[in-house]
Amino acid sequence: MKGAFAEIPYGSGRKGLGLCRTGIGLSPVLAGGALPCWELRYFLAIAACQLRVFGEIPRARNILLFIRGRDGMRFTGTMRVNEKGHLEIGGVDTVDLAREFGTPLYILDEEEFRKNCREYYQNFTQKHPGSLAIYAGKTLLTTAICRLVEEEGLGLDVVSGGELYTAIKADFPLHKVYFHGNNKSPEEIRLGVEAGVGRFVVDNLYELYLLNDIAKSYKVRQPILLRVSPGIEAHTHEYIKTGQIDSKFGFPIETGQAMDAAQRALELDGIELKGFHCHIGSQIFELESFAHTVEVMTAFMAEVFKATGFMTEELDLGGGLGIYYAEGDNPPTVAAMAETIFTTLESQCQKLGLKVPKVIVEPGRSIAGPAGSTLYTIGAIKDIPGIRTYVAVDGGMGDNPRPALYQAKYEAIVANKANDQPVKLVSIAGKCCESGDMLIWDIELAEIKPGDLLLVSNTGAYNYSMAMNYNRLPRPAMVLVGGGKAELIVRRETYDDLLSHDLIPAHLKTRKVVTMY
Ligand SMILES: Cc1ncc(COP(=O)(O)O)c(C=O)c1O
Ligand SMILES: N[C@@H](CCCC[NH3+])C(=O)O
Repeated sequence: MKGAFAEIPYGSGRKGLGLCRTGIGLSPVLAGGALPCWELRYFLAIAACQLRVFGEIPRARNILLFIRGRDGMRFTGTMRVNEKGHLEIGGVDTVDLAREFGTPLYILDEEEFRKNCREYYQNFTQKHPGSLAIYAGKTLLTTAICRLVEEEGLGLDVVSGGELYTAIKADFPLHKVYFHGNNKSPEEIRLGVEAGVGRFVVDNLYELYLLNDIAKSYKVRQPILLRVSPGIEAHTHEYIKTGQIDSKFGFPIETGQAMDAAQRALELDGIELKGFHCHIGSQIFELESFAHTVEVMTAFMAEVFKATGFMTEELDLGGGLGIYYAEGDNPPTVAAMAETIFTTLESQCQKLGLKVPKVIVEPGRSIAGPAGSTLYTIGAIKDIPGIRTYVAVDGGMGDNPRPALYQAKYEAIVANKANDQPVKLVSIAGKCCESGDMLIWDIELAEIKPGDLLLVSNTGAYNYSMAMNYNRLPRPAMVLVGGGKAELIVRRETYDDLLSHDLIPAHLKTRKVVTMY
């Protein structure tokens, strides 16, 4: 063994301090949980630093993780542990769910989803009549979800013909649909105009003129918002920022292109300019980002008024409120977000001599995220001594590409042993042929064996909607749970579904004998 310290034996179950095998330095053998006394934390931090110097990175990492401690998975929504020690969601035992519907399985907690919709309805529409929360369908959309959103009084933000078609098929009130997208095709625009969507959110000049022509051909005047990019750098992952100037979305304010677009829009007779839209990014925790956005947007609205006499009727501020995924995430409430937005808006409008516009927000993650979880069956467990224990599940990046795309963090629990203490530090691997297919690095779990069930929490947002068939893995089913009942809202894909789009050209239909040369 190189270096000064032995590895900390996770899961040994022993507490206290012991001598390491090299005899150089002390090897603490506390198992699980945060360390209680600061002296020991300090001692271990120094140990970790020394190991880094000696190049023993995995061991240093283990020590640092150990100092920080883990407290298992934070429960969301209706999760609870039943008398059998199984995790229950919506009053349904997850072990029964696995038996009946198989795994991997997306589970949607109806009560939590509705509660999150209601937070927005109450803090926006009810408190500030005229304002509207529209659920961002890109987060998680199915026909059943359209029904929930409609029943809770929200509108819908769609971003493609496919999402719009889902809303049409679910009989969603189309005047409450906002049609987004930075490259809508002529067919998509026609579908939207024919359906009578409430608003088009126009992203660029090509779309502006195309929409104008199409609307005129239908003899309608299509209400629109113009998407502008306010030049705000949200503090979030690079790939989910959208409000900065160098962005594929919207007309930048700073370059004068947003003003130019507004002037052009006001001259066209196939469209009716109602106001402006912006969205600075997703998984945002700082309320100041929303306040700053309102300041930038109202300043722009005042400039537009000065230049054209157009008084903005509607201001759409996009979505973006973050959620808890793992330790360290500390999202503000919807009420605090609304308070920040309206206080800033009212004072800015007063200062700038503007009429207070109707506010629209487009929450996605903060509604669907905490309402969803994914249930897997544990298969292979591979222990690489002194390095890492890989626990493989029957899904992975195919059903949840977020860790691979954004280094997203998740928490998990052994669902059939939900009362058992975490004793072992492991990493959760998916089953795709891809080294980056890791769902969770370094998590403490209860003692596990193949066949146990692992539930990953907070997977409601951007999991099912971003799922794929890489390695020809069928996508999972989704069940809606509540009141002790589980109902299928997306059926599991079959192997035949995977083949359903394959075609064999005529010249390959008759099998030829392969000659070996
Ligand atoms: C235009 C727009 N609106 C709304 C959303 C939903 O954002 P979130 O899921 O962070 O609430 C997004 C996604 O980032 C978006 O791009
Ligand atoms: N897909 C991203 C969010 C981007 C949303 C669209 N602008 C995520 O999973 O975090």
